[in-house]
Amino acid sequence: MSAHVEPPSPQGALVVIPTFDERENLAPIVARVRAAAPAASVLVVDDDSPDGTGVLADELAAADAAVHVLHRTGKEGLGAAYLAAFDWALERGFDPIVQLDADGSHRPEQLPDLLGALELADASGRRPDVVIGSRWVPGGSIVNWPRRRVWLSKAGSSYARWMLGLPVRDATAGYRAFRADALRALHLEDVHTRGYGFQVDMTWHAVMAGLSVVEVPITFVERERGRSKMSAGIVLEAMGRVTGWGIARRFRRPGQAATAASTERRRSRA
Ligand SMILES: Nc1nc2c(ncn2[C@@H]2O[C@H](COP(=O)(O)OP(=O)(O)O[C@H]3O[C@H](CO)[C@@H](O)[C@H](O)[C@@H]3O)[C@@H](O)[C@H]2O)c(=O)[nH]1
Repeated sequence: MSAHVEPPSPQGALVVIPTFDERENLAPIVARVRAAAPAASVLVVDDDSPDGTGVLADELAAADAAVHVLHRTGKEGLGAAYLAAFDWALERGFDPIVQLDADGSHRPEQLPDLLGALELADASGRRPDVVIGSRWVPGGSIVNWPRRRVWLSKAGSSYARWMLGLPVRDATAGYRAFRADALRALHLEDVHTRGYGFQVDMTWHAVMAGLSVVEVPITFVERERGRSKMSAGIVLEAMGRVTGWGIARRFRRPGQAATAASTERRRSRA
C-alpha cells in the first residue's frame, strides 16, 4: 500500500529566474521582483555560471528568506533549468509559478498584470491556467530589441501558430505565470526541448492538455548588461521540433493524438 504523502502546505507565488552569467543583473532584478510582488518568493536557477552568479545568488538568499537558489552542475539549457525549477516548486507547494528573465527584459513591475490575469474569470466563470506576457498583442511592445531579433520572434511565433494551430500570438515569450495544477496537467515529462523552443513546447503541451491560455500585453526591454545566450543551435532545435509536431499533427487521425501522447509518455518513462 503506497504511503500517504501529505500535500505540501501552500507557499504562495514563486518567481523563477534562470541564470547563466547574469552577475551584473541579478541583484537589481531580485530587488525589483521583491518590490513588485512582496508576497512572492524567488527561485534563482543557476547553471554553474562562470561569472559567479551562483555565489551572488547564495549571498542574496542568505540576506532574504524569500530568495532561494537551485544550483545546477552545468549549462544544460533554459528549458532544462525551468523544468528543474518547476519540479522544485511543485514539491514545495508554490502556486502560481512565474517565469522571468534575469536581464531585465521582463519588467517585474508587470508581475501584478500577469498574476492578476490568472484571477480574471471568463464569461463561463473559468479562470486562466496559463498567462503569457505577450509582445505581439494590442498594447504589447518592445524597446531597443535588434531588428533581427524582432523578426526572429515574430517569424518563430507565426510559424508555430501555423504549424500547430496555436491560439497564441507570442508562443516564444518567456514571461509567463502558471497555476500549479496547470503544470501538473500538461505532463512536464513530455516536454523535452532544452533551448528557447521550450517556450513553444510548453505552449503546445498546454493547448494539447486543454488548458486555458491567455495573453496580456507586456513591454519587452532589451537587456543593458551582459549578452543574450540565443544561438543558431537553439533556433534549429526549435524549428525542428515545431516542424515535427506540425507534420505529426497533420497526419494523425482524429482521436489518435491522445493515444500518441500517452505512448510518448510511456516511452519517456521507460
Ligand atoms: N539556468 C540557465 N539559464 C539560462 C540559460 N540560457 C539562458 N538562460 C537565462 O535565461 C534568460 C534569458 O536568456 P537570454 O539569452 O537573455 O534570452 P533572450 O535572447 O533575451 O531571449 C528571450 O526572448 C526569447 C524569445 O522571445 C525567449 O524565448 C527567451 O526565453 C528569452 O525570454 C536569462 O536570465 C539567461 O541568463 C541556461 O542554459 N541555463
